[in-house]
Parts: sequence; C-alpha cells; structure tokens
Amino acid sequence: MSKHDSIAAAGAVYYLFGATGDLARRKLFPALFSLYKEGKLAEDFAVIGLARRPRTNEQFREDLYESIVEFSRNKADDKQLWDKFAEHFEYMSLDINNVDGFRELNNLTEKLDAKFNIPGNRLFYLALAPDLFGPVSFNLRDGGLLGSKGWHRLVIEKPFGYDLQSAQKLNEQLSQVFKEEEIFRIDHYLGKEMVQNIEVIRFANAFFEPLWNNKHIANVQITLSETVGVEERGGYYDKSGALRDMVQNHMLQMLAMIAMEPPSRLHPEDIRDEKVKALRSLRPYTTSEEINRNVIRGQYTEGALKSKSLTGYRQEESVNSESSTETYFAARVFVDNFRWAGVPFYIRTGKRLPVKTTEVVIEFKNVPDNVLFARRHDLSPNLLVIRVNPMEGIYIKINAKKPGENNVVQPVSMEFCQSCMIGLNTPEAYERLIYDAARGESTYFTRWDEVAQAWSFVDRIAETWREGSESLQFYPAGSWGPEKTDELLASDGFHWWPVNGQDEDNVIWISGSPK
Ligand SMILES: NC(=O)C1=CN([C@@H]2O[C@H](COP(=O)(O)OP(=O)(O)OC[C@H]3O[C@@H](n4cnc5c(N)ncnc54)[C@H](OP(=O)(O)O)[C@@H]3O)[C@@H](O)[C@H]2O)C=CC1
Ligand SMILES: O=C1O[C@H](COP(=O)(O)O)[C@@H](O)[C@H](O)[C@H]1O
Repeated sequence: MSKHDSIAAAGAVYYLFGATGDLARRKLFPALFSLYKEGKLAEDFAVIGLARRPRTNEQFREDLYESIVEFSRNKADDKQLWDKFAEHFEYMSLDINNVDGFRELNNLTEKLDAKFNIPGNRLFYLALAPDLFGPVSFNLRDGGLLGSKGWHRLVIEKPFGYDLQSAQKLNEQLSQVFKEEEIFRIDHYLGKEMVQNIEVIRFANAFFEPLWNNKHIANVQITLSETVGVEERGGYYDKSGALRDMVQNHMLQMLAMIAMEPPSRLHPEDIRDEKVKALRSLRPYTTSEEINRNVIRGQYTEGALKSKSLTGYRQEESVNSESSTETYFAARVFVDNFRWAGVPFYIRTGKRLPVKTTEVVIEFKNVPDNVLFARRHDLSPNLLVIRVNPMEGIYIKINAKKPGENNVVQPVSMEFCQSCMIGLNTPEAYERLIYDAARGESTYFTRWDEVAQAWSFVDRIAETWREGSESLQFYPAGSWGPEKTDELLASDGFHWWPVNGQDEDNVIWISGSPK
C-alpha cells in the first residue's frame, strides 16, 4: 500500500458554494492544496466552484493559483504537481435560488465522476451567508444531487443563526434534507492544533488529571484577543457583535473542552455528549443585575497601536455611526457541577486589543497556608498556560528554591513551544476540518444540541442588553478593553495573567524562553 492509499480521504466531489468569496480565497483553496500536496486527497476527487458571477475554468484556476501563492503554507513550486491538482477544479455559475442550475450541476457531477473515477460521494461546503443554507439544501435535494450511491455530507460555516430561535428554524430546514450525522458545522477553533491538544493535555497526563477540579484550580482565564478592527466586515459584524461572533461559538467551545468530564470512549458522540453536558451546566444569568455584575461589554473608540493611530468603531465604514454593538466582551461564568462549583471562568475577547492571541490559563490554588513556604513567602500560584495562537505551546509556572539562597522561593517556568520548532509546518484548522469531514470524522464539529445550548446561554445576555439596562463601556483602540474588566477579577482577589509570557521577566527559565 502506498503512503497515499493509507492516508487519503475517500474520493468525492467537493461542491464549493461561495467559490468567489473571501473564505474560499483565504482559507479553503489553500487547505485543499495542502491536503493534495500531502497525499490526503488522492486522484479520485473533483472540486466544483459555485457562485453567481461568470468565470471560465481557466479564470477559476488562476484565482486558485493566486490564492495559494498568497495564503498557502505550502508552495505551488512544482509545475507538474500544480497542473495535476488544478485539473480537478471546475467552475459553474449558479444562483442558489434557481433549481434548474442544480439539475445542470448534476450533469456536470456525472461527467466528473466518470473522469476521475469518483465513487459517488458528495461533500457540499457552504461558504455562504447563512440565509442561503436552507435554499441550497432544498435545491440540492430537488435538483437530484442527493440520490447517489455514496455518502453525502453538508459542511456549513458559522454563524449558525442569530439566536436560538433562528438557529432552530435553520436546523429544521437542514434536517428536512440531511440527517444530523451528515451535517458538519464548522467552528474553526476546533480545528486548531492546540485546541485539539486540550484533551490530550488533560487526559494523558498524571500531572494534571487528578488536579482538574475545584479543590485545586483557583480560576480559569480564556483570552481571545485580536488587533484587527472590524475592517470591511462591518455589514455583518455590526449586527452580530463579539457575543455572537466569538463567544457563542469559539469561546464556549473552548470552555466546554476545558470543563467537560472525561468521555468514556474517544468516540465523537461521547466527546460531544460531555461537551454539551458542560454547556448545560453553565450558570444561566437570568436577571439584569446578575448580568451587569458578571458581564462587560465594550466598544473601541479611537486610539493607537504601535504608534499607528486607529479610528474608533463608529467611524469604521459600513458601521452605524451610533452603533452600540460590542467589539469587546468579558465575563465571569460558572460551571455549576460537582467538579467546578465555585471556580470562576473568566473569559474575554475583543477587537483592537494590543496583541493577537488565544490563550487558556489554569491558575492553581496555593498549597495550604499552614505549610512553611506558603506562610513565609508570597508564593506565585502555579500556572498551566495553553497557548493556542499565534504561538502554539504549553507553559508551566512552578516554584523552586532560589539557587544559593536559603528559604527563598523563586517562580520558574518551563515552556514547550511547538510553533518554534524549525521545519514544523503544521496543518491549518481548515485543512484538518475538511479532511475530517471527508473522512466522516465529526469530533471537531459542533452538534446541534451544543449549538442550541450555547445560544440559550448567549440569548439571555443579549436580551438583557436589548432591554438597555446595561451600560456600554468604551475603550481606546490598542488598550486591553474597559477598565471594569480588571475589577471583575480583582473583586475575587485575582488578576488577568499577562498574555504571551509578558510577565516572564521575574521568572527563571528551566528550558528555552520564547524571547
Ligand atoms: N471570510 C472569513 O474569514 C470567514 C467567513 N465565515 C463565514 O463564511 C461564509 C462566507 O463568508 P465570505 O467568504 O467571507 O463571504 P463573501 O461575501 O466574501 O462571499 C460570499 C460568496 O457567496 C456567493 N453568493 C452570494 N449570493 C449567492 C447566490 N444567490 N447564489 C450563489 N452564490 C452566491 C458570492 O458569490 P457571487 O457574488 O459571485 O454570487 C461569494 O462567492 C459566511 O457565512 C461567513 O460568516 C466564517 C469564518 C471566517
Ligand atoms: O470566526 C471568527 O474568527 C476570527 C478570528 O479567528 P482566528 O483564527 O484568526 O483567531 C475573527 O476575526 C472573526 O471576527 C470571527 O468571525
């Protein structure tokens, strides 16, 4: 058996709806190319790009090439390989609302099945606005595209609805055509290497597994910070805001992976069962008083980052000049179950913050204070930091004796910097997720009950905001968000740990520092 035979996904036709869009260009084309170059797509596949605007196959392949030159981690420097790859791509102009176009698409499919010896499998990737998900599904069915002898799967992008009600409606539409196990809801954070690593760090280490509870963990901090503003996405973002754009999906998914119970088997359904149980245990905030005490919403005003001046959110193009949409969200949330009772999870996300980073900090409780060292020294708590993005790795802070001094304790740290490893060109999230969908591996896709549970948590907050009893806090672009966010932790005796190892000056490194 060749290397290709052992790792390649089953042959299929990939229908890329939204093929002229931003996501296809920046993420999906490069992902398909890397999968091909690394042998994860064999020769029995075809990609049909679909959108309304006219394109010839040649123009489409040029777009493909440009996208790979600009965005791919793998270079298209082997002409022979490139030509072979590009040959699998065809373009068809199609309006989603026109069912006749889908019949024509069926004819093209049959032609490609025969050309590339494809066994009838179909993967429909909807890189489209969510209001088109229902119409596409119905027209796929009515146009005869689901009657083939192989499997068919639907991959859909976020946002999955605007609130629980719209998500339910969307789900009802999809489920008239596809079974739940055929629907792959993308949350691209679940495709990130270090998010997938959370399970391994938790369940494969005798160091951590016994300590992973309220007896030993003081608090958990999750930061998803971005330096970018809303850019040209104002039309979408101004209706969505940070709560719907980042918290309902990425943030709560990461929280669920940190908080969930160990699954009995490493089977997708068992893992997703545990995640949904964790989401169900989130303490619902039901009164505006609870929300105001535990939740902060902010919006950036003009400011500066690295000496570059930045406009405020309300001055961004395609944003309402009186918008009260939040570009920042922070909260103290509780997972009300036996494992986590009393442990605050502090979560924050925002645009126009000082650094781009995704990090999870687990702060452990100190040793009992009747122990000699805890009494005599101001001990720094032990930390486990899972660095997701852009640095990938694990950082651990512990206490040790200061060399040459008696009874003096010094924090020391150990770092595993995965992204510093030379030659390690790890797959991007979209590569993993497309590959998984093509193999029918659904662990890192969100199941309907998880999505619904996350919406019901988020909806309560959004409803209170709508009633207007909260105050929107403003923060200058380039700062760490509204000042009140620090008070959230200070009132519990904690503080945010600096991200990206920025507090490391007072720490002795046991192994290589990232600096
Ligand atoms: N861009 C990103 O980084 C991310 C995007 N997403 C999600 O992915 C989806 C796509 O986003 P993005 O690529 O940015 O959006 P774009 O607006 O860039 O692209 C939309 C695509 O849909 C096509 N389209 C629109 N209407 C129709 C129609 N009636 N019939 C056929 N095709 C149509 C457009 O082509 P044409 O005009 O030629 O018809 C275009 O190819 C959205 O749900 C978004 O929220 C999620 C995460 C990140
Ligand atoms: O889904 C989204 O994610 C991006 C951030 O993704 P990352 O992989 O770069 O961390 C965010 O900018 C965007 O607003 C949101 O829709």
